[in-house]
Order: sequence, then structure tokens, then C-alpha cells
Amino acid sequence: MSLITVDELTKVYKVRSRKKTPIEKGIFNSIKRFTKLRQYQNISAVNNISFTIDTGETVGFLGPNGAGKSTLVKMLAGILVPTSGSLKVNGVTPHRDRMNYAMNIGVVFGQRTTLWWDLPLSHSFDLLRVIYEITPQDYETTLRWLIELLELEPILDRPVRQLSLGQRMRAELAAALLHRPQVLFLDEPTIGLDIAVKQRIRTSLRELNREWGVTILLTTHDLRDIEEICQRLIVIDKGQLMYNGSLNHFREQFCGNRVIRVALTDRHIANRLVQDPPPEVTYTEQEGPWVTLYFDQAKTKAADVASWIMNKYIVMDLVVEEPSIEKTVTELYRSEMK
Ligand SMILES: Nc1ncnc2c1ncn2[C@@H]1O[C@H](COP(=O)(O)OP(=O)(O)OP(=O)(O)O)[C@@H](O)[C@H]1O
Repeated sequence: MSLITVDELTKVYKVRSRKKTPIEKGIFNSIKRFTKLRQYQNISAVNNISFTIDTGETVGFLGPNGAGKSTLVKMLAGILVPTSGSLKVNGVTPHRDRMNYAMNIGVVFGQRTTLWWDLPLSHSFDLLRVIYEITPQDYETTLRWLIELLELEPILDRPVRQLSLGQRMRAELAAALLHRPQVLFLDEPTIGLDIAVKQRIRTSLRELNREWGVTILLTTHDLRDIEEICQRLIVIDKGQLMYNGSLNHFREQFCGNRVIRVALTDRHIANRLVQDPPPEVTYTEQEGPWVTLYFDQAKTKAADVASWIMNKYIVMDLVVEEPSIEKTVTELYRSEMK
């Protein structure tokens, strides 16, 4: 049975907009505060989305700005109440049973903090132990493990307000995991972090999932997060589900072109290859002795293109590249897939 079941979930925000009256624009400006006409506008942030997630899965939500990712994850975390549709996590409707639900989930949303700003980090952890009613023995074991995993030892005595963004993110992650939740929700966990910290966070999340079997759901704009953490990709645009499946399947289905980059002996020879490329090559680019050849993987294999070139030329170097998921996602955002 699925751990998370989302069925025709919809969230509409009702926002107040102010209509300017002709009076306001004219000489009666002074009385405009008496003539403000309020009207409401509906913003459909999540629109009729359905999917299921199994225990232990790692799922990344991807989509352009304003797509509805955060709204969706906040509903899953019980922070927002859906407008319609149904949502169950382990049999519980998150927003209806928030207290019990909170005991089983961990949440890391960048703007919020679960830590006490003026206290040393270790004191925040101690307070969370009391709030989550963690036994001293479990607390000791889990905290030790998290300190090592997230490299927190050097910052344990520092007040939270003195921590850098990367240090705070690692601390937030530990705070969200102290009570060993079944599900972890993260909203853009690597945003604004340097490469080394991003890598530490990604490695830690992978390890957490492997060691504890924590189900991880995250929103991101960084495809590397998806590639390195997630088994499954859910793409959302304009509140609608555009893709739900594995990254490999996404590549196969939408990244039609593959790429071979080949270095020949000099740019003149390279230009000869550009003028007369192998069959089924749809596009070429040249930079000095390097030629990049794009071909449709449904029509020919990388090995056939490579051997065609090697039969005709002396090849100094040859690289077969994965289809560019970044490019495909950008194109996907631009086009309407439905
Ligand atoms: N509290 C709110 N009140 C009104 N509208 C909101 C609210 N929160 C989000 N929205 C609107 O809902 C839509 C979806 O926003 P959401 O933050 O879920 O998107 P997102 O995919 O997470 O975007 P981003 O990648 O930019 O963070 C947007 O049009 C946004 O303006």
C-alpha cells in the first residue's frame, strides 16, 4: 500500500485586489480611502493533481517559479489546507491531525527555522528532545549519528544566529530528523549554498534514505538535487502535473537527442566531418579540432556513429554524453505538454 495518496488535490488562494475607481484618479483623491472597492481574485496554485508515493521513495518536485511546488509540499506537510481533493499520509489527513502528524514528519522550509536563534545549537537540540518526547537513549544515538553525518561538531556551541547559511541548513536538517520521522519534506534544501555544502546535504539525504528508509520529498530548481537524491521526478507547471516517473524514463521519453564529442587531428579535418557527417546525425557544432554531433537515439546507436567516424578519421578523443536533462526541462517548461 502507498504511504502517500494524493487524489485530485486542488488549492485556490483567494487574494484581495483593489479596483481603482475613476474618482480616485481624479480630483477626489482626498476621499479615496472612502471609495476603495475591494474585489477578490482566485489563484489556482495546485490544480487537480493525483499521485501516490511508496515508503522509502525519494521524490523531487520540479517546476518553474510559481508552478505550485511549495503549495503542494506545504499541503503534504499539513501546513496548508487544500481547497478540494483528498490527501492521506500513512492513513492520516495531514491538516486534520496536525499534532500527531508532526510527530511523524520532518520539515525543512528555508524561510522558517525550528531552532532558537539566541541559544547554542546544542541547546536547541535539547529543547527539541523534550518537545518530541524522545527518550535520552534514542536522543543520544540519533544525535551522535546526525552530528557525524552533517559534520556539526564544530558548531554545536555556537548561537544559531551566528551560523552561516550552509551551517544553519545542516543544523535545520538535524533538527528535523532528531525524532526519526517517517517522511522528510524539504523546500529547496540547497538554494544559496556553495558546491561543497550542497554536496554534503545531498550525500546526507541519500545516506538517510538508505540507512533509515526515510521517505524524502523535496522541491528544487536544481536538477543536480534530483539527479543525486531522487529516484522519482514530478514536474509541475501552472499547478498541473506534467510528468511523474523516473529520471531515466524522463530522459528516454523526452531527451531524444544524444551527443558525441570527438577531437580530430586539426580544425580542417574537423571541418571535413562537419561537411560530411555520419548518417542520422541531425546537427553538428565545431570548435577547433572538436566536433559535437547530435543524433536521434531512436534511429541510431552511439557505437554506430563512433565507428563510422573512426573508420574515416584518426580520432584523438571521443566522449559520449548523456542527453541534457537541463535543456529538456527548459524546453518542457516552454511548451505545453498536455
Ligand atoms: N499565500 C499565498 N497567497 C496567495 N497566492 C499565493 C500564496 N502562496 C503562493 N501563491 C501563488 O500560488 C502560485 C504557486 O506558488 P508556489 O509558491 O506554490 O510556487 P512554486 O512552484 O513553489 O514557486 P517558486 O519556485 O517560485 O518558489 C503562485 O502564483 C503564487 O503567487
